[in-house]
Amino acid sequence: MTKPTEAELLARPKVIEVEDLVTHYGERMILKGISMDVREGEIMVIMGGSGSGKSTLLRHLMSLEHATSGTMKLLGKNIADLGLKDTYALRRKIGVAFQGGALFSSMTVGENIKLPLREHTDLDEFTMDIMARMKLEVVDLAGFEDLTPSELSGGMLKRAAVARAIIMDPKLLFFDEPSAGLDPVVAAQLDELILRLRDAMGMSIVVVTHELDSAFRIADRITMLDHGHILMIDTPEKMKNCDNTRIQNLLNRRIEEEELDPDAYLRRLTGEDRQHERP
Ligand SMILES: Nc1ncnc2c1ncn2[C@@H]1O[C@H](COP(=O)(O)OP(=O)(O)OP(=O)(O)O)[C@@H](O)[C@H]1O
Repeated sequence: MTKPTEAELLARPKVIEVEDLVTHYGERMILKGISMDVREGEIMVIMGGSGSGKSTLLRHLMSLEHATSGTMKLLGKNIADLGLKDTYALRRKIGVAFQGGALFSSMTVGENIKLPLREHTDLDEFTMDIMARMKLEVVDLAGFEDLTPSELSGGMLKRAAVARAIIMDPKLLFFDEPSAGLDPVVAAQLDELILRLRDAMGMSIVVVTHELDSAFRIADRITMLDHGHILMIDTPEKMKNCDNTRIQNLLNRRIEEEELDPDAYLRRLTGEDRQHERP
């Protein structure tokens, strides 16, 4: 399956819709008025410099945190209108594959994958086993259900975590730095898997990544964050060819060199960082 054109994509319903989202950690404003959407069957990649707010935005998109202001609709539901029960019901339609994979080392791969089924369904053991095997097949780990996580390689662990994230057949899937710590070949395999989940299972997928190659391989659109603002939301091709210097710096990874932590800058101005050098 080929990537949808931009026009095709924008004709689809929105599975996530964020309007003017503002968030704080304590007094400090982190997201400064974010508006974006994710369309059905889209792979949206969130990029930006270190500390730009990518993980914070991801946690809000997963409805794990409360915003200071703004609105967010997830799968057509306005998050602010939902009670606890409806919020939990909504979260069951969401799959999450986080950085470390976070499989329990004391359980087999199969047991790990069945955990969400145990928690959220009354299915019998036999049915759960079949479902776990089906999902292991999707991630190319058929036959590995009886191994423990310590017996898997880094790439296999990530794929097992994906199997667990999709066990409930989520409509929406979130990845935080999926290829962190993987060598390029294994990272490319994981990208293939992400594309396959979208194409074969029709999932909408949101990925936070630092990896430019990966972003360009999988993204239908990229949201580029900068210091809590949205700098640009566009297709990888348009982003690559745009003449915005800041975007080009971010894409060329020059960001880390020019990035300045505001607290560190203040300490430098006041000389606080050199106080220990004084006699
Ligand atoms: N729990 C927290 N409490 C206070 N400040 C936080 C917390 N989490 C993040 N921050 C701050 O919020 C800002 C955005 O952090 P966030 O982790 O969302 O950025 P990021 O773009 O994901 O960064 P990175 O690429 O380094 O992971 C940073 O300045 C960070 O120091």
